[in-house]
Amino acid sequence: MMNSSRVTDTSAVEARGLTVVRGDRTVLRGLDFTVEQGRITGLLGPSGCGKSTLMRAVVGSQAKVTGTLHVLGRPAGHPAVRTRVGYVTQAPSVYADLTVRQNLDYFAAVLLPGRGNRAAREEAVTRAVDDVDLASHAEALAGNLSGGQRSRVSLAVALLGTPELLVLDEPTVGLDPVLRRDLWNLFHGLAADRGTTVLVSSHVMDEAERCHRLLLMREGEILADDTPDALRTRTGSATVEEAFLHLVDEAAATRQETTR
Ligand SMILES: Nc1ncnc2c1ncn2[C@@H]1O[C@H](COP(=O)(O)OP(=O)(O)OP(=O)(O)O)[C@@H](O)[C@H]1O
Repeated sequence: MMNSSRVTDTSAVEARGLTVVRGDRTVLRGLDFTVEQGRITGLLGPSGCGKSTLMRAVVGSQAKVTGTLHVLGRPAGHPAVRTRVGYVTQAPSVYADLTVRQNLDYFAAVLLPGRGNRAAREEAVTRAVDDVDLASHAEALAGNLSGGQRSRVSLAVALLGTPELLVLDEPTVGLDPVLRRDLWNLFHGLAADRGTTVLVSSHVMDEAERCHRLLLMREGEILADDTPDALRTRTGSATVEEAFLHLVDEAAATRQETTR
């Protein structure tokens, strides 16, 4: 059951004792964390540690969620926040038989229906296409695009409503280094220019260095909630990857102590 608790002004997401059960497994175990507004928070951890589950809980599409989870000041999934949150899953959700622009026109019509919104729709579509750098492919069929281009169309769909919180599940998987850099520049631009909060998952540790803050996860638990700098300093590590491994070892040692 969701309960209410104090929500700080600077947090876009606030979780206390967040627990999620999927099937007969407890996938997230009593997580406490915050995601600061207007910053890029990286959710990092190995495959299967629960990143997608956490994101699904944040956007309100996950069942069997207990504890406290506030998003933009309301319980996760509340109707009043749905249009303020953009979510891009790992599988690009675009229509293969429509062009890039037709895909965006369609979703814009859902978000901004009616004749009166025609100009706003056109503006939103043009801005979203430019944001993801697909203007030169706007008239191409989505089915004929590369995997990386299709995921950028999905991202453009999420940007249509100028979300305050953008939740991105491994958006850079399979992208070449140039596109990865361009996407990270876009995330930083969104945070700096529009004040967008970005919660982005990855299992590639070098992407951690590009985030303002990090949530390091392992086996359904948060190992650390800090800045990359603070993590490196605290663990005496040269990289976030090294810091992560240090924290994994530390957690294992603590577990051994307590079971002794
Ligand atoms: N429908 C389900 N029923 C039961 N368990 C599930 C279900 N979906 C996922 N899980 C389990 O929940 C755990 C967390 O999965 P999740 O997809 O959140 O991890 P992840 O960190 O996002 O992984 P990846 O990086 O590979 O996408 C995994 O152990 C997975 O097997």
